[in-house]
Amino acid sequence: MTNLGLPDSIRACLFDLDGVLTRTAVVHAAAWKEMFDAYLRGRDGPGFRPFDPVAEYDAYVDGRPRADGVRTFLAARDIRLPEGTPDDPPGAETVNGLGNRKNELLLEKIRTDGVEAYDGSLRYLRAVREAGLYTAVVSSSANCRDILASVGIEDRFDVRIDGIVARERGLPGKPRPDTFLAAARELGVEAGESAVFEDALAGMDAGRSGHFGYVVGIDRTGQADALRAHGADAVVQDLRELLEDGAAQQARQVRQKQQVPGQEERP
Ligand SMILES: O=P(O)(O)OC[C@H]1O[C@@H](O)[C@H](O)[C@@H](O)[C@@H]1O
Repeated sequence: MTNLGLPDSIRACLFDLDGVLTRTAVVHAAAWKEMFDAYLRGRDGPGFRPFDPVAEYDAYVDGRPRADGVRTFLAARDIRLPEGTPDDPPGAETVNGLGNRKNELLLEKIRTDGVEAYDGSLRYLRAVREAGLYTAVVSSSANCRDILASVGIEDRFDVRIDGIVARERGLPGKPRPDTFLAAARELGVEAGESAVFEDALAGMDAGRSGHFGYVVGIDRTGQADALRAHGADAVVQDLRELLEDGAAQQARQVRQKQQVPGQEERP
């Protein structure tokens, strides 16, 4: 293991954005809830079943491209809407219309509350770059570039595959592995030499089915078991923990090297 807490074979780190680098997963979840609840209330009346921002968000929306999130959640409730077109007015009863309304709400929330990056993630990113590994951001969000710019880290990635790039290239989104694989290919490394950093179950599935060298689950919401069940090799609450594990591991290796033959290494 390296001092980054990763297998020695890893040459590239592929980071998800929302919930991994920035505190924006909760903002997305809140915008989705507001939009879906307004839609369901209009459709089913005051007795409507509200969108569950934890269970339904994690299972059907988190990590997926915007339109896939709309479609997957509605399908789980046995609702089918026409696709519409990308310029449908926000709130129109189409997949695109509901997605556009959610985006309007998301941008309003971001304008009001701003965006913050996780300190531990910034430290980890710095350490990765100092160690000479490649970095990529791989996000389903079409707002990825603006969010990175708003926290001043858009230049810290060798490659960016986001919702806009994926649409331009016709890449299917998470849980399919294609966006992560495209990032690895662009960096000139094998999937097996790349580590995926994800907080969403759909992202874990992408990491597993793409056969990446290491998949780190970041548990911001108490879903460590689910992250493991979806293929995480390691689960941390903050990326700072990987630096601490890496440092401890290296100290152990140094002690082992200095050990007098025959003496036992203490745990
Ligand atoms: O609507 P956007 O900004 O293009 O983002 C798409 C998706 O991006 C993912 O990163 C988020 O986990 C989802 O909640 C979000 O819906």
